[in-house]
Formats: sequence, structure tokens, C-alpha cells
Amino acid sequence: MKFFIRVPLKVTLFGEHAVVHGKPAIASTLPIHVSIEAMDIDGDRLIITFNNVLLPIESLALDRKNTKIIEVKTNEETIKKFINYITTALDICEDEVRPGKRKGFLIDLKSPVPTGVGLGTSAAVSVGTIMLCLASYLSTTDVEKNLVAKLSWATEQRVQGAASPMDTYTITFGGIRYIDPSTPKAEFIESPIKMNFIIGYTQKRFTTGMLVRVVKERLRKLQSMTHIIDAIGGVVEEAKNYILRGDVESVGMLMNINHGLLDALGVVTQEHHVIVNMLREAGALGAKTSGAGGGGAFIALARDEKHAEILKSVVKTLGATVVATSLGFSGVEILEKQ
Ligand SMILES: Nc1ncnc2c1ncn2[C@@H]1O[C@H](COP(=O)(O)OP(=O)(O)O)[C@@H](O)[C@H]1O
Ligand SMILES: C[C@@](O)(CCOP(=O)(O)O)CC(=O)O
Repeated sequence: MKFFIRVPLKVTLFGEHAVVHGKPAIASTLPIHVSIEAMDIDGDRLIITFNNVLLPIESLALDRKNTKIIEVKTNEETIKKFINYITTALDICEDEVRPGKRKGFLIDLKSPVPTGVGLGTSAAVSVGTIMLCLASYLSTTDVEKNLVAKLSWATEQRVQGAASPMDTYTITFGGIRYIDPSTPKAEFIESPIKMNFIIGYTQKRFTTGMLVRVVKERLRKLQSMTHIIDAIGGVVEEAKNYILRGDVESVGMLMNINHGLLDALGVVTQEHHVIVNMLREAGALGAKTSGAGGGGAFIALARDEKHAEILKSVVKTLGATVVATSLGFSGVEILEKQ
């Protein structure tokens, strides 16, 4: 059987990090996708092809006569770690639907962004792999999305040690989602007017797992950090109400507050401060780091479509990459099965 799966990336509007500690958050899918073409193969091998991926080579041997590469050596542990979301998702899915069974897959994975930029690439890989595995074992494209979200979240938790359901639930169901991690619940929320967001990224040097551990450690050490987490929770509740009312001025002000609180958690880089401040000077209603931080994704709210184009050029001048100027509607989809 052959499958084609489209998995949207996501952006966090409000509440990252605090959501790992039980507070709600608001995230949305983006109109850019990881695409997965896959099929079952005989035996228990896993063959994966990638794009946009940089993995270290340790040594290579080359034939000087025809410049053909004879042998390439890479660090096995680094590679295994990199594909951990895929192998863990398959293990978790198979243990759920066919305990103990392991079968072969050929997976061609294409990402529109480099790995780990804070737009939910790891969650997209987890959700896409779970969707593929369930569809393959259950022989249907009509897969129960609650199960996809649950198993994808379990994948992120196992690989990262700690992970909220925000990324996996948002990517599974799609649109703007208010995430209550305690249930977990992913409530669809809609603004009565179009909000003109600019979403971009800079290089990120740390993985989400590392940044989550840094915040956790600081929380354990400093009592004051719990107040920051509580304050972020308050910002999220207020933001939900203003999004539902279409009050973009207030949504923007709350984005700025959230950015300040992320800075207090210690996950905002100097480069992001510069970008966020320049965007505000250019008239953005709000701007903030988005996702785990340490560089990576950011989001700004423009006044209207024309203003979004101005902010886009500000971002480009600063050397960052713009990935979207609107939010997405759809969650993970299987488009084809033969
Ligand atoms: N295209 C891809 N193919 C396979 N794995 C990927 C891909 N992109 C990301 N990943 C996995 O996700 C990890 C990055 O996760 P993370 O730091 O959480 O980034 P993000 O914030 O974008 O989710 C990578 O180290 C890799 O394990
Ligand atoms: C920091 C966190 O709240 C969001 C991570 O987002 P991303 O991996 O940077 O896309 C972690 C989580 O919710 O599990």
C-alpha cells in the first residue's frame, strides 16, 4: 500500500513553555507542510529519504580516477538520535495496534524548512509517522484523529523526556487551537476578523528538548519562576478572549507581554530581541519569539495586509526567513492511498 500524507507545521501564538507545566496555550497550523510519501515493504527494514537535513560525515573514501565515493562513514548515534521521532512513533503505534509486531516501511520525507526551527518539525514528523502507521495497519485512510494525537504526543514525550500536547494536537486537528494540557483538549477558536500575522525564523542552536530542560531546571531552583509561568497562563486566557472578539490591538499587546515573559524564562536570544524591536518600531501591533526559543521561530501581528508586506521586508533586511503571512486551517491529511 502507498500513502501520501500532508502534515502542516505550526506556530505558537501564546503560552509556550508554560504549557509544559500545565498552563493552557494557543497555537495554529501554518499553510506550509511536511510531505510524506510512504509504502509498506517486505521484511523489517526502514528506508528513509530526506531533504533540508544536515548530518555530519565522519570520513569518506573516494576513487581518484572516476571521483566515485566508495565509502562514507557517519556517526551512528547521531543518526539514530535524528530519526528517533520516526522510529519511536512506529514502535508506539505498533505496540498499540499490533503489540510486538515490526514491519518494513519506505518513507520519503520532505520538509519545507530545516530541522528544528521552532515550527513544530519534530511534531510534524511524529504526527505524520503515526498517521502512516495507523493507516497501514488498519488498512484505511479514515484514521481516528484522537488516536493520532494521543500516540503522537506519547512519541514526543518519550523522545524529549517532557513535552506538552500543544504541537501534536494542533498539527493533528488544524486551525487556531486553545490547548488545555490537563485533559488534553484542543478547542478550535476563530477570530471574526482576519489577523495578519508574519511568521519567520532564524537559526536555532538548541533542540526543544534542551530548552525545555533548561526551563525545568530554573523552575526547580527559583521560586520566582513559578510566578512567570502563572503570568503566562493569565496572558493566554486573556488572549483567547481577545482573539474571539477580533480585538487585534489587545492581541498584539499581549504578544509583547508574552515575549517579555519568555525573556524572563531565559529563552530569548539577542538576535530575536533585535528582530522583535525592529518589527515593533515598524508598527507591528505585537511581536514575539514563538516555540521553544534559543533563536528559531518568531511571530508578529501587522495592522493589515499592506502593512504585513512592510514587516516582511523588515524581516528580510535583518537576514531572517519569512515562512508565512497567514495561518493555516487544515490538520494532518492523508491525500492518497493505493
Ligand atoms: N525533516 C525531518 N526528518 C526527520 N526528522 C526531523 C525532520 N525535521 C526535524 N526532525 C526531528 O526533529 C528534531 C528537531 O526537533 P525540535 O528541536 O523540537 O524542532 P522543532 O522546534 O522544529 O520541532 C530533529 O533533531 C529531528 O530529530
Ligand atoms: C517549548 C514548547 O512549549 C513548545 C515547543 O515548540 P517548538 O518545538 O519550538 O515548535 C514545548 C512543548 O510544548 O512541548
